[in-house]
Amino acid sequence: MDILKVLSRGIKPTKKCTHGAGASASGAAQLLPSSGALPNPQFFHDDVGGATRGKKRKRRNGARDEKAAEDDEEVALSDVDYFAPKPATNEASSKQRTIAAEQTEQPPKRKVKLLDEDECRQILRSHRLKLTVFSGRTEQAAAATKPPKEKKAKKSKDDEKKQSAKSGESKDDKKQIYTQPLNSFGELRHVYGVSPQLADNLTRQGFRAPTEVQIGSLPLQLQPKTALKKAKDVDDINVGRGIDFLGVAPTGSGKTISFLIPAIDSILRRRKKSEGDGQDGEHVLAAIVVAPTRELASQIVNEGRKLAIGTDVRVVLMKKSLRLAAEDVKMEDQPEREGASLEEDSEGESDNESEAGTASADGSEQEEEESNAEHDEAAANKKDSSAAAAKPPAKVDILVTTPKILLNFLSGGKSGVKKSLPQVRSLILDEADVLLDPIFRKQTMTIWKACSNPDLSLTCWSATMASNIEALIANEISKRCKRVKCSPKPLIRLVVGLKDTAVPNITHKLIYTATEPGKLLALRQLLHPADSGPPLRPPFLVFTQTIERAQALHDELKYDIPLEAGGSARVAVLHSSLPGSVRSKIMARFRAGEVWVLITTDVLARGVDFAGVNGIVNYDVPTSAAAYVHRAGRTGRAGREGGVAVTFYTKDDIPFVKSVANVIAMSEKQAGKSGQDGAAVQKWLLDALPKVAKDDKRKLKVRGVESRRTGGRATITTKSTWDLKRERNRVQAIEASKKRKKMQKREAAGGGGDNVVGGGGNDTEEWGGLDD
Ligand SMILES: Nc1ncnc2c1ncn2[C@@H]1O[C@H](COP(=O)(O)OP(=O)(O)OP(=O)(O)O)[C@@H](O)[C@H]1O
Repeated sequence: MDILKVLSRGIKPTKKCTHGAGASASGAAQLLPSSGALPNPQFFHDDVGGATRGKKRKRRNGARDEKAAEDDEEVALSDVDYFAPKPATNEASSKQRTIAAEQTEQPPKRKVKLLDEDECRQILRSHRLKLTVFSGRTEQAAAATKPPKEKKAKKSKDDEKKQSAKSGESKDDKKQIYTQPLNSFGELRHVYGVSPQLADNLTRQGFRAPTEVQIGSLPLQLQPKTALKKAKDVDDINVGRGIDFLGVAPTGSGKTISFLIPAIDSILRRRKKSEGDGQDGEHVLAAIVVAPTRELASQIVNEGRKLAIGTDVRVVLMKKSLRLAAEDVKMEDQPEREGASLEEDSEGESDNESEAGTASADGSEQEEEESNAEHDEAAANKKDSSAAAAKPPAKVDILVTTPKILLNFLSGGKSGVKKSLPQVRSLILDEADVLLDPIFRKQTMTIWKACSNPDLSLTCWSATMASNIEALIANEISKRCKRVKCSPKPLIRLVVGLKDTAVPNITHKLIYTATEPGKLLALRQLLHPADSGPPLRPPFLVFTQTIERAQALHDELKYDIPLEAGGSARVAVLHSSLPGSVRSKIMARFRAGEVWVLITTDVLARGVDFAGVNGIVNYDVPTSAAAYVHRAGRTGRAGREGGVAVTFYTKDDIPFVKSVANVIAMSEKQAGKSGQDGAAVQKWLLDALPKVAKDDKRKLKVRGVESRRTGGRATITTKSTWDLKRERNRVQAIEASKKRKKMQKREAAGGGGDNVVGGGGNDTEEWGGLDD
C-alpha cells in the first residue's frame, strides 16, 4: 500500500479517479465534508403532511433584486474557503464600514404577513423543532391552564412528586409553543428589524438558509412579542422584559451565530436609542459569552468580529491584563455565603443526573487547561497587571471568556475587593452543561451572580443538556429573581431533533479489538487502508483519554507519513499542557490543511469548528455519552455529509461502551439507518453489552478507563504484552549490569564501595551524585 498516495489523496483530487477510496472528484468523495460542496446546512427537513415554508408571497418590486442577490450569494459561496484560517477584523476598514452602514441605516419597510399558528406548527415540526416554556409563566395563568387532576396510582404519584421536587418544576409547568420560524435570513431585516450592516455581514459569509436552531431561536430572541404574535393561548407568557433561553441542538448546527446575532443586535438598538436621546453611543460591556476552553473562546471572538464588521461593536477576548468597567461590591454584599449554598445545592442535585451525563472528563481536561493557561501567561501577566490597574477600562461591548480568567478579575486580585458587572444585560453560556457541571459550576455561578442587572437575560447552549442541569438553571433563575427583586422572565427551551444525540448526518463505526496493540494496528489500517475497509481520509482528529496517551500516540504515528508527503510535520499533537502560543500555532496549521492528523484530548472535543475535518477517531472510548456526541460532532459540520466517527473499544472498555452504543443507535435511528446492514450498532450488540451501573458511569466520567490512566498503559505500541515484558527485562538487565560494573570499578579504585563519597581512597575523584 502506497501511503503517500493514500494520504495525498485528500489534498489534491485527481480527475481520473471516478469511484472508490480514491475518488476525490466524484461520487462518495464529493460527499466528504472537506469536498467544499455547499451542503444544505439543515439536518432535518422532513415533509410533514405537506408542510410548507409559509405561503409564498408575491414580490413585485423585489423580484429582480432577489434574483440578483441569489446570484451574488452563489459567487460568495464559491469563494468561501471553509478550511482557511479565519481572519480577524481590520479596525480601519471596520470604521469605514461603520460610516457606510450609517448611511444605509434605515431598513426597508415591507409589510410582512406573519404565519398563523398552524403554519408555524407545521414548519417547526418539519424541522423537528420543539419549543417549550420551561418555567416563568405567570403563576395564576399557569394554574388556570393546568389540566384537571386525574386519579393516579399512589406509587406513581409519589414518584412524580419526588421527581418534581428534584427538578424544581412540575410537569404541568412545561407548555409547548409554536412561534414564528425564521424562514429566511432576509426576514431578520424585514420582520425583526436587524441592522442592514449586520444582515450584510451574515450574507457575506455565504450563509444561504438558516439552520434549524437559527429558525427556531432567532425570532424569539430578537423580538419575542412578534415571534409569539400569532400563537394561541399564550397569555400566561409575559415576554415584556424579554426571555431566558435554553438551546439544545446538534453539534455543528450553527448555535454560535444564533447567540451572536441577538447580542450584537441588542447593542446596536440600545446604542441607537441612546444616540436618539442625545447620549453618546459609547462602548458599554453589554454581553458576556462564557466558553470552557480558550480555543473555543477565540473562535467565538472571530465569529463575532466577522458579524460585527462595520458596526463598531467590539468583541474582545478576556485577558488577564484587560480592565473592565466594573463596580466594587460592598463588603456586606460579598457573596461568600451565597457561593457556598450554590455549591451545596448543586452537589445535591448531581444525584439526579440523566443518561447523557455532563462530560466531567472533558471538564477535568478543561480545568487543567485553565490552570496551564494561567501558568503559561503568568510571567507576562505579572508585568502587565500593575500597569493594567492604572489603565482606563477597555472599550468592550461583548466579552468572550473562559470562566477562570474572568473570575480572577471579579475576585479583585491583590486588593481582594470583589467586583460586579451591573451593566451586563446578556450572559451567554456556550457549552452550558459543562460550565454548570460541578467542575466549573462554582466559577460559572459566581460570574452569573456578578452580572447583577435585574434585566439580565441568560441564554444557555449545548448539544447535550442533562435534565438536572436544565432544572438547575430554572432554579437559579428563580432564586436570582428573588434576590434582585424582579419578576422572572419566561425560560423557553428549544430542542432540535432528539435531545442528546450525535450528528445524524455522519457515519458511525464501532470497532472491537481485543487488546491495546490490536487497536493501534486497526488505526494504522484505517490510515493506510487495505483493499477492503473504509478509508479515513485526512484531515482528521484522533482523541485519546489522557495527555500522556496523546503524546505516546503521536510518538508512535509521527513517522507514518513519508517524507515526500510532508513527513512528521503532517502529524501533530495538541493538549492542555502545551503553552498557549504552541496550541494556537497547531490550530492554525490544522485549519490551513498543513497538519493532516491531529492527535488530541477532550480539550478539542467541544465547540471547536473545523469545517473541513473528514472524520474523528476515538482511539480511547469517550467517557460519557455526551463526550461521544461532542467528539463525533467535530465532523459533519453545518449539515455536511460523509463524515466518519470511528470508535475503538477493547475488552477493558466493554463494561462502559453501552452508553456510546446507545447514542450511535439513536443517531442511526434519526438518520433512518437503524437495522440496516451498514449500521454500526445492531440490536444484538445493544442487547449483548452490559448495562453500565450509575456509580461506574460517574467514576468513568471523572477518571476515564482506569487501566489507561497510569504508567505502562500510557505507552502506545503495536508490540504484544509478552514482547513488551521481554523488552523491559532486557533493558533492566542492561542497567543492572552497568551498575554492577560501576560498583566493581569503584571498589577496585577505592577499596570500599560503601564509602565512595568523600571518604575513599581516591581523593581526586569528583562528586558524581548519588547512584540510583
Ligand atoms: N446558516 C448557515 N449556513 C451554513 N453554514 C452555517 C450556518 N450557520 C452556521 N454555519 C456554519 O456551521 C458551522 C458550525 O457552526 P457552529 O460552530 O456555530 O456550530 P455549533 O452548533 O456551535 O456546534 P458545537 O455544538 O459543536 O459547538 C460553522 O462553520 C458556521 O460558520
